[in-house]
Amino acid sequence: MKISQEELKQLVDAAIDIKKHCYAPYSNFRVGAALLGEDGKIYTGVNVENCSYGLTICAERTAYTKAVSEGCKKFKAIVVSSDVEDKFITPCGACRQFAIEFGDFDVVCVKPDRTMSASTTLEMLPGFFLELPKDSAKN
Ligand SMILES: O=c1ccn([C@H]2C[C@H](O)[C@@H](CO)O2)c(=O)[nH]1
Ligand SMILES: [Zn+2]
Repeated sequence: MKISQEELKQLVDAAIDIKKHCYAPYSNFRVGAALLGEDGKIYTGVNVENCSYGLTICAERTAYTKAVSEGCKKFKAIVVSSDVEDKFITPCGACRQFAIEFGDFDVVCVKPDRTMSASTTLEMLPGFFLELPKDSAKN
């Protein structure tokens, strides 16, 4: 992992804490995310469900969208927290594709007892689709 232990601890704390804001009345499945930008800021996110179920946005994509809309498009790591105790909950396919758009960075899944499983966006989506616009480096 490229981030420090102190950064990791802050991300884990933030991902767990932000679950208090989850809006998951249909699944009752709470997910929190904490994304560390290259700018040093932590962008959090929660899953936001909808009565039209397919409109639900995952915690990870909430965090990416918050970061990008606040001017940060480069990331060091994302931590994903769920309430599931007996296995690691990893990002869904949509979130993996959303993440790889912004490059290769650490993805850490954490259980309520704070045990962790570390991977990267690249490891999580081999053979990914990516067609970046030519001037993407400027964006
Ligand atoms: O990577 C994932 C996968 C699922 N969920 C949410 C969406 C939905 O609200 C709930 C059950 O799928 O979990 C996330 O937030 N992130
Ligand atoms: Zn997802």
